[in-house]
Amino acid sequence: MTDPRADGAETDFAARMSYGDYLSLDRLLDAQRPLTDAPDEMLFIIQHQTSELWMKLMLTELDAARRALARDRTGEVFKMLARVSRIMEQLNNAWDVLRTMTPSDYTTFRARLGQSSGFQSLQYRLIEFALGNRNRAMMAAHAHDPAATAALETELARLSLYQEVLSFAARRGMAVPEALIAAPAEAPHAPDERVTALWAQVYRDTARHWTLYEMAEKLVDLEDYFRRWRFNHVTTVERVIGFKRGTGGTAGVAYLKKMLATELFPELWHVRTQL
Ligand code: HEM
Ligand SMILES: N[C@@H](CC(=O)c1ccccc1NC=O)C(=O)O
Repeated sequence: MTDPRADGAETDFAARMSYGDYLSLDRLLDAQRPLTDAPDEMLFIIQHQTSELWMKLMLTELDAARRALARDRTGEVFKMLARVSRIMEQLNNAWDVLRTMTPSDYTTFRARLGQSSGFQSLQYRLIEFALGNRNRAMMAAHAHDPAATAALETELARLSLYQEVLSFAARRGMAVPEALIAAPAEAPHAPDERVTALWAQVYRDTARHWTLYEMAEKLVDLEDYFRRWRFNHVTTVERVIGFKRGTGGTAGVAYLKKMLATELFPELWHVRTQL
C-alpha cells in the first residue's frame, strides 16, 4: 500500500498552512444552504456560486485590462482579454450541467426562491457596465444595498472597456469623435458611423494597424462568447420554465430574448458588411 509519507508528503498541519486553510474551504463549503431537500437545489446553488466566482475573476481582469490599456500596454491587455473570453467559455460549458435539471426537478423548489433572481446579480451588472452596456434603470434592484449601489456608481464613473479601446485608437492617430471618449458613458454605446469608418480603415490595412486589428478581434471574440452565454441562458430558461414569468418579475423568456439584441461593440459587427 502506498504511504505518501514515504514519498515525503508533509502530514503535520497543526502549525502549518494547509490546502484548506489557504483556500478558506471551511467558509466556502459552508456556504451551500438549500432551503428544501430537493436533490437539484444543491446543483442550482453550486451552479450559481461557481458562476459568481468566475465573474469575480472576470471583473478583476476587466479592471486590470482597462488600466493596462490606459498605459498603452497592449500585450498585457491581449492576454487579459483572452482570459476573459476563456472564462466566458467556461460559463458557457457550465450550462450543460444545469440542463440536466428538468422542469419537474426545478418546480419542487422554485417557489422557495421567492422574488430572487439572477437579474439581481451585482457582479453580472458590473460586467455589463464595464463592457459598456450601461443603464441606470438596472441599478434599481440594488437601491436597498448602499455598498452595491456605490460599486455600480464607481463603475459608471470609469470609462468602459470600449471607451478605453477608442481612446487608445485616438492616441494611435485614428479619428475618434471626442464626445465618445471625453467622459464615462452613462448609456449603452450607440452605433456611430465615424467609428465604423475607423474600424474599416483598420481591417482594410491590417499590416499598418496590426495592434488595433488584434484589439478589434479580441473584442469580437469577447462579445461572441457573451452572446453565446445569453443564448444558452434563454434556451435553458425556456427548457426549464417555458414562458412563465421570472421570479425577478420580468416576462421571463420574452425579456431575455430582448436582451439577445444587445450589441456591446456595435461598429465591430457593422464594419463586416463593408469589408
Ligand atoms: C434553471 C435555471 C435558470 C432559470 C430558470 C433562470 C431564469 C431567469 C429569468 C426568468 C430571468 C429574467 C429575470 C426574472 O424575471 O427573473 C433571468 C435573468 C438572469 N439570470 Fe437566470 N435563470 C437560470 C439560471 C441562471 C444562471 C445559472 C445564471 C448565472 C449566474 C443566471 C443569471 C441570470 C442573470 C445575470 C440574469 C439577468 C439578465 C439580464 O438582465 O440581462 N441565471 N434568469
Ligand atoms: N429567475 C428564475 C429564478 C432563478 O433562476 C434564480 C433565482 C435565484 C438565484 C438565481 C437565479 N438564477 C438566475 O436567474 C426563475 O424565474 O425561475
